[in-house]
Amino acid sequence: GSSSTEKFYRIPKGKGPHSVGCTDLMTENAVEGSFLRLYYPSCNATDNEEAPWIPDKEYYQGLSDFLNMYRVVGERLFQYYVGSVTCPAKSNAAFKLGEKYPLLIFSHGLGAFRTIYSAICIEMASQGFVVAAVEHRDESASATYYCKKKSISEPQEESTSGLEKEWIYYRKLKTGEEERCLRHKQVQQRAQECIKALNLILKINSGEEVMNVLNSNFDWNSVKDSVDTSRIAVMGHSFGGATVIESLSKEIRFRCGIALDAWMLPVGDDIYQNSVQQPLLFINSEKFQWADNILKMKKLSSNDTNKKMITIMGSVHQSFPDFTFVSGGLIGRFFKLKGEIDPNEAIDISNHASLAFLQKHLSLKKDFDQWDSLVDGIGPNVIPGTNIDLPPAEPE
Ligand SMILES: CCN(CC)CCN(C[C@]12C[C@](c3ccc(C(F)(F)F)cc3)(C1)C2)C(=O)Cn1c(SCc2ccc(F)cc2)nc(=O)c2c1C=CC2
Repeated sequence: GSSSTEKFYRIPKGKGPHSVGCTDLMTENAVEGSFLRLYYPSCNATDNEEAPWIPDKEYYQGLSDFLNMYRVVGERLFQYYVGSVTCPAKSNAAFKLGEKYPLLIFSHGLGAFRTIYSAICIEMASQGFVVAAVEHRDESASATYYCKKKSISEPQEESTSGLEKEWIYYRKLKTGEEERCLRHKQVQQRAQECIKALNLILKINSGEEVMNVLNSNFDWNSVKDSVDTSRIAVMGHSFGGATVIESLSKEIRFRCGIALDAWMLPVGDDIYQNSVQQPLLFINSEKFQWADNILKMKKLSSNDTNKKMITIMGSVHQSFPDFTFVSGGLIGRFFKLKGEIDPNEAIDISNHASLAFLQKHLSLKKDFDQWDSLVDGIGPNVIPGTNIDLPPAEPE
């Protein structure tokens, strides 16, 4: 819709030199397959439509479950308020050839899914990255699906786009179930799904034919030889931050990682035995931090100059996902989707610090070093480390 409010509450466009396209890829007719949304530098495709931000109503149902709302209420509320929101990337726009782009794998948080971190993914793509935002099938997403094999016997109703979608919803913790145990199992599956996505993109880059079970008219062959296979990083929010740490410890081809408001509970104890050798940047919000969580981050970073931590003052946990942009001031503050800082300012600090860190550790030849001071916690609304007072460190 074109009502003024929607325009006012918009997901910010990429600020880099490239136009951005996006397309969805699902391999295999099974839950074990990969499912990701690819954001990429595109040719300036004026006639392509902007991509739908939340593409299926089942995501609204999943969100309602996750937020302990009644489905009938939640589905209609979401449909009414955000049903027409698009993300500022062109659906299936032609891939921009001629350059090899570094690759970013992005991992979503608990109760989220692949499309709701588009402000971050689109900015990175506009700056010259190929970004694969994976959708996890560990039952931590509000909703996700895979396409069942089309049995030739069943008459395919014309109504569906020929796809039989099998939905998997958010799995709540059972009473008496130990959260740490469930989350630790899930973070290992999540890391495997990030590594699988990495291998899938590399396979496509090498020119191998890949079968996309989603019928989109994106030409995957155009991605051939366009990924810089030596410049690969992993990024994620909250549970996705824990997934970054797990993925780095399992896959050395991830040359560095960026954890946005990492949730450290799912991270196993073995990680602290120097299992993460690669550079890692923790970007924290001011509000989503508590001693135990921070102490685990510090334990991971102990005496390692390549592990950095900054806090964005005035920001909240929801300053990283897109809801911070599409919610009005009232709802935004009520649900703590916005902090005191303007959402666009917060995401700019996060994205600029990320770009500077990636330039340094992927040896990029860009001008992202202009934001190096942010990685040291120097600049407006940012501090080095954390702002919570910690109990005195244990004597060595
Ligand atoms: C009551 C549910 N209870 C479940 C355990 C806690 C719910 N909760 C706090 C919430 C998510 C909140 C939210 C979102 C979105 C709207 C909306 F209205 F805008 F859609 C409203 C209200 C409710 C803020 C979190 O889980 C926070 N969190 C998140 S939030 C990721 C997310 C999910 C869905 C989104 F649409 C946007 C962002 N990702 C994590 O990895 C971790 C945590 C905590 C530890 C690890």
